[in-house]
Amino acid sequence: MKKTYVDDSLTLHTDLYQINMMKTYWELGRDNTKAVFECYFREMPFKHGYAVFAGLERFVHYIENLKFTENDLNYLREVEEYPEEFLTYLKNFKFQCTIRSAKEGELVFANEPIVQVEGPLPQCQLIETALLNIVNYQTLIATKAARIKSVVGDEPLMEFGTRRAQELDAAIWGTRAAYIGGCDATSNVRAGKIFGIPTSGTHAHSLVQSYRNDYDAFMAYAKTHKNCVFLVDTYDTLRSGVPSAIRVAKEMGDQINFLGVRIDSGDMAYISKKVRNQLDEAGFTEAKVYASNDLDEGTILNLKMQRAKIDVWGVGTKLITAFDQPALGAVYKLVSIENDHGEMVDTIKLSGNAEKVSTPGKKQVWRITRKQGGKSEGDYITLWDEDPREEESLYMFHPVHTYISKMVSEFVARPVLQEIYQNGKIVYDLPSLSQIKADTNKHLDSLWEEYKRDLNPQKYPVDLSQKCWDHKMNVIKQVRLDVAKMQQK
Ligand SMILES: Nc1ncnc2c1ncn2[C@@H]1O[C@H](COP(=O)(O)OP(=O)(O)OP(=O)(O)O)[C@@H](O)[C@H]1O
Ligand SMILES: O=P(O)(O)OC[C@H]1O[C@H](OP(=O)(O)OP(=O)(O)O)[C@H](O)[C@@H]1O
Ligand SMILES: O=C(O)c1cccnc1
Repeated sequence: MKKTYVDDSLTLHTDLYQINMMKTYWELGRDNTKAVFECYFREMPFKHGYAVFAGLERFVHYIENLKFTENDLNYLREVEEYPEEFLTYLKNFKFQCTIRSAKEGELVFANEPIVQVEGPLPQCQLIETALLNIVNYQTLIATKAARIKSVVGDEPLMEFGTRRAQELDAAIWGTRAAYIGGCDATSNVRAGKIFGIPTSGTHAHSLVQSYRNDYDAFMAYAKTHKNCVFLVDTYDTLRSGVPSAIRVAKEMGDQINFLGVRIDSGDMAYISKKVRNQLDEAGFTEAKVYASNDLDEGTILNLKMQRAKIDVWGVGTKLITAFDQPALGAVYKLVSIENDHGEMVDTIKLSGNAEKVSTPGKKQVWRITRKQGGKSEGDYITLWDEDPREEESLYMFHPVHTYISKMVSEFVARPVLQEIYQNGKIVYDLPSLSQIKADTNKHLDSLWEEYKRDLNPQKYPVDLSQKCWDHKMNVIKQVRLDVAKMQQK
């Protein structure tokens, strides 16, 4: 067993190979070589039509605290056995990169840069692991929440997942991401405390079990709380649970706000209809039926089809763990590097699969919407020095199947990547969470319904500008020539 050290920084929350590469670059005099990396994912999560970007706030916290502490250095010296000169270099580490990113709540799509890091090569490399760790998870959960919310509609959606999440950090940041993506409230009190997310909750089966009958448990709760939602399925929902809830509500009268009952098992379509009837017949027409039990967008849609009488949805496990797709798969690729003459040279990763060939060069993503109506036309990726706002009309074509094309005029082009850090200094005011949530909704309004449906949505266009496409083809040609030359040697 190795010696252990105090966990006082996130700087070593990186893969060992990043530090090994840093050492190579430092030792061979490339510590100031300029590089540009871009982060993107290749396929839409859950086959959804859009993804909701989240993770920037935590990434900013990480960058703000990025330095090698004495404990970090001691560990690297004593356990990983790095030489003293390299440790001195790390000790003097000062973050200098420029970071551009989509804002949280922005809609993002496959194969477009969502974060771009430009700066000294070893620094870009160090932060890759944490960046991907944060963005992969939070964007996935925000998207899953958006997917569930798209089925739930205007009814309240409560996030109940903390107990089933992959540990504490996933619960807390997952809750925040779920709120950005579409949840209206959370059961996690700490998330309420630190993020200001509205909290909401009922009670557990254990309360009923501890009193050993529904009536006594509900009465006890009612005597100690103004707002009451009773969990009615511990013993027998229709024969005991709901009748006891009604009895307590009648006996307590104005002393409580009888908000409703929660069901958590059984055939929820059938039971919810019976529960609704019982509540209505007792005169509690305003009381709501809450439902939980392994719900997700599929079961919710199905319950709605069955005309289940459910007003409030509680979703835990399947949301917070992104049950049906546990990874977004975002990657971080080098797109440009400074050569020995101080010029930037764009780089590419080739693949037999045309969709997987990376796009070289530092880029911007432009969200193209119609001037009239504000609806989206697609995303248009340009090389950094292009500005589509100067164009009268845009020729937009599919980057692989180029015959699929359209001319767009009367458009607005909005840059998706925003400057967050400039040469290591933050230049961005983190927006409030309510602002981020409002942004998500605003962005969703600009997306055509065809991209928003849950099942088999239309593929949102993510196109390359002609210049960007030509450049990619030239780089591919050049790489092939270089490989051929190497073979002749
Ligand atoms: N009418 C319905 N149509 C489709 N799915 C439903 C319906 N009612 C419930 N479900 C879903 O079916 C699954 C049933 O889960 P499960 O087999 O655990 O049954 P249960 O009644 O909850 O049993 P338990 O009492 O052990 O919790 C849940 O995911 C639930 O959301
Ligand atoms: O089903 P999920 O979507 O994951 O939602 C969270 C679940 O957590 C609770 O169950 P649990 O059995 O943990 O506690 P309980 O005894 O209060 O029901 C709650 O009753 C939900 O069923
Ligand atoms: O408040 C609830 O009803 C709740 C909270 C966490 C998990 N399941 C349910």
